[in-house]
Amino acid sequence: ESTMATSGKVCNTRRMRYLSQSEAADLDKDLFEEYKFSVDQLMELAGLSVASAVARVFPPTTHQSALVVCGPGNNGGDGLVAARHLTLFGYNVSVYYPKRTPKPLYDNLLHQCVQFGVDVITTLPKAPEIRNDYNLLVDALFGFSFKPPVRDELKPAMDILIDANLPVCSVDIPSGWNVETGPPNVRALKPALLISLSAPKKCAKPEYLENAKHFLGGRFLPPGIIEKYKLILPPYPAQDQILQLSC
Ligand SMILES: NC(=O)C1=CN([C@@H]2O[C@H](COP(=O)(O)OP(=O)(O)OC[C@H]3O[C@@H](n4cnc5c(N)ncnc54)[C@H](O)[C@@H]3O)[C@@H](O)[C@H]2O)[C@H](O)CC1
Ligand SMILES: [K+]
Repeated sequence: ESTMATSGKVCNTRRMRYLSQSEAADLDKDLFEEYKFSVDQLMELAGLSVASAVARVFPPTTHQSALVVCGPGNNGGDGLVAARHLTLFGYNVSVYYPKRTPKPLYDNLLHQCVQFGVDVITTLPKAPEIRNDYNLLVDALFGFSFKPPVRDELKPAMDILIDANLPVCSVDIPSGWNVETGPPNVRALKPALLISLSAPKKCAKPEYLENAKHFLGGRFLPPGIIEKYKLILPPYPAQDQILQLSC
């Protein structure tokens, strides 16, 4: 149970409800089907909140160069959006996006990254040398649709997040973790920061996060969804896109 202060306010996460994997998928489906949001709309807000939390915890003055590791689904799309916003916040940004989903949404996000000066890399540096090139990693590999184990084609991306010995900022789910039961017993990624999107999933309980900072982002839930899923979320401060849940 954690109680902490942010912007002079105390946020108590004791009563917070954590979603199961199927609830997270149902909630997502409702946003698109019942509420008529487009993926682009929500992804933009999700990615902006990711970049905001990264900059709050690891500002570009101390962590100039960021590598965003993007997976094939919407979690990877959030990463592509975050990469673009990170350039606007003053970072040098690279993206590693090994398995590209051929859809206009992702093509356009990647195109925008390039236009904003993001370096799209196709070969990963080795684990020891990666620390010469980057100060932090953004983990946008897998989100709430991940089913273990990691398939071979994405193992190098998973491995670098674990082996780099750089602070890792995980988008929605720490990649490789079970969405409900948390870190695997062996070779678990240990994020420095987790940004839960819209509502935290069960793997984001304080008992699994150890010393990671935990933020909530994706400030777009309609009241009907909060009611339907019986969400108990602390209020966002003022106009902020992010809310710190624990230190
Ligand atoms: N409701 C919200 O708050 C929103 C969240 N967003 C983000 O969307 C992801 C969930 O996206 P989805 O496309 O459903 O799935 P993932 O990105 O988690 O991954 C699917 C992708 O990964 C492949 N995959 C699954 N398991 C494995 C494995 N073991 N090995 C290799 N590859 C695997 C699968 O084949 C797919 O290609 C959520 O977490 C948020 O980050 C939206 O952006 C906005 C609304
Ligand atoms: K992730």
